[in-house]
Amino acid sequence: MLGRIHQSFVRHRQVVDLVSEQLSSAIAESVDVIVNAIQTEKKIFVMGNGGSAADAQHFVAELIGRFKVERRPLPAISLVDNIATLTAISNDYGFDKVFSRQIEALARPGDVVFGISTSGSSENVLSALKLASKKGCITFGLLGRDGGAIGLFVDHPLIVADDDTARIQEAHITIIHILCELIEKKLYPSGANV
Ligand SMILES: O=C(CO)[C@@H](O)[C@H](O)[C@H](O)[C@H](O)COP(=O)(O)O
Ligand SMILES: [Zn+2]
Repeated sequence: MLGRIHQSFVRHRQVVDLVSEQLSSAIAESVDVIVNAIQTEKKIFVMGNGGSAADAQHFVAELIGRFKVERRPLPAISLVDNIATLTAISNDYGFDKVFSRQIEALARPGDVVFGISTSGSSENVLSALKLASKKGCITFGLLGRDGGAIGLFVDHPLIVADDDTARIQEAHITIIHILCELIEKKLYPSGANV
């Protein structure tokens, strides 16, 4: 049992180290794109399934609430929250449309649309990103494994190149926190720390 616990921590560190080596420049570039969108009055939409739905909520909570700096709320929308909307779309149009129909209703050109998927192949995330792109949005994929179909499609793929879903998710939340910290710092360089 202790060996297994130790092994999980070792693997966690390996994956986080890999992300730090492989994705730091892409994360920095992502911050610039997201900050530019916010400065030009655009919105950030976030979606994912299961643990990644929780990550989407977490990301949006940091942006609308605050991360480390006292500042105005930032314009982010989670597409995983409204249970009436989620069940109505899934029941009437199919689960594959659960995010794309919300994108159809809400997204505008220049908005940022973030899909989170450890496999990179969740159909509902992929089809929403495809529609977002068609509508002139900027698309991001926070992904795992080889990035899957979503990795091939999005403008900005952030791929945690590991095969273990749990370890990928742990890296994803680390990336989300780094993005939040840097977005805040860039928008509010002299903001009051809390
Ligand atoms: O949190 C976990 C596993 O750690 C699960 O809930 C997991 O997120 C679900 O199986 C998702 O449906 C997986 O979707 P995806 O990451 O491949 O897009
Ligand atoms: Zn999980």
